[in-house]
Amino acid sequence: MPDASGGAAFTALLFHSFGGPNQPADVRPFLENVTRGRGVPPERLEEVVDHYLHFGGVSPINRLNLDMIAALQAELRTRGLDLPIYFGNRNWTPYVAEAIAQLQADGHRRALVFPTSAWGGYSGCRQYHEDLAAGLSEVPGSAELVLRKLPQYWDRPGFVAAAADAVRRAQAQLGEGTPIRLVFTAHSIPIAADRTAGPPDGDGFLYSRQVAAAAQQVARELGLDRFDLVWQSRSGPPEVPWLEPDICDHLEDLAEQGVGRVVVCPIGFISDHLEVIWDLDSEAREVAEKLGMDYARADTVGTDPVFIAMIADLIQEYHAGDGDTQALGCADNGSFCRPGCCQLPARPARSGARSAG
Ligand SMILES: CC1=C(CCC(=O)O)c2cc3nc(cc4[nH]c(cc5[nH]c(cc1n2)c(C)c5CCC(=O)O)c(CCC(=O)O)c4C)C(CCC(=O)O)=C3C
Ligand SMILES: [Fe+2]
Repeated sequence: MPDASGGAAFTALLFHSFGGPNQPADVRPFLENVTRGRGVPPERLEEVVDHYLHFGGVSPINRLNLDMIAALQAELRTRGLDLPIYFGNRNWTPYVAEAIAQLQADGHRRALVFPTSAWGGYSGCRQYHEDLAAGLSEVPGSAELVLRKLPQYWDRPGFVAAAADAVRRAQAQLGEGTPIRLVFTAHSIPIAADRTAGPPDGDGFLYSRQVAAAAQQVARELGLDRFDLVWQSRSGPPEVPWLEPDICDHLEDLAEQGVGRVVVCPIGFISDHLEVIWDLDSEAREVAEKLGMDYARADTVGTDPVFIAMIADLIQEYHAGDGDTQALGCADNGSFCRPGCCQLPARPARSGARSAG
């Protein structure tokens, strides 16, 4: 029922993700989209090109998102929720503007938006809002649309339970033996970006605090009081501080401390995209092998029915037009959930870089 706080029911869902290349020719233009204006050093970019080419120039992210969409569509149907799902990405086709144009052409005026990032912060949240606003601006006549982004969901019990279950399966792979150290990882970001993450009147560091709290909740569910939190996939120039320690450095430290068995849980990602399979299944696994450690990587939550049910619950909370629109991350049409939220900090000039002037 329409009301001042929420409005009418939503009739479609936009599944909003990062995007990734589907073939070798996509790799460079995709990376240009991701890094435009972001100060990623060219030598880092060349390394990442090689990571993608190592996997045939195809990221699994698009296929895995389509699997999640199919599972979610089925779950919504069993709940009697008839919301067709549209797929749109920030950095590669199908772009979010294509999805918006399509849902509009199909007669939808109000759609919920599910982002594949669970987190706050510039990269995890605000950039998705900005991408929605940019997508809307490309679609003629879209001023009549309401696209409501669902809130951050890192603390939802279904996410935590699915991640805990994945850790249990990874522990089982290693079998009985000496104690296993549980190591959580998430995408590193510049510390300056973490500092500005969250509402401007808050304490900052929203992203790293959310990741730490999610890790804590998963560990608690597993009955573990000891776990580590580390970071992966750093891409900035070396002189710019990013969240540390890096997963590979941390494995070295653990080996020195006598830890012989680790389970790595990529809590920072909801599906196995390229940075998970390269950084964790190739690089970190190799480091662990070299150190003589037993190593298992927990699955991402992906199509785990418990996680899919969590997404469906979130949609159900919001689909009639109610739901907490003040929740962090929730906003319409690419506006921000708080004014000045999760600002992108000014990038320090790269020392040794040629001056632009
Ligand atoms: C917080 C965060 C998430 C989690 C939230 C979310 O899920 O959105 C995430 C996810 C992802 N990041 C991804 C890929 C990349 N991220 C890059 C670069 C960067 N990520 C950053 C942060 C994050 N990234 C940052 C601060 C940069 C530096 C440039 C900048 O300041 O923006 C680069 C450039 C090259 C490089 O340097 O690695 C690539 C290729 C893929 C898709 C992989 C695939 O194709 O399967 C996914 C899901
Ligand atoms: Fe990234």
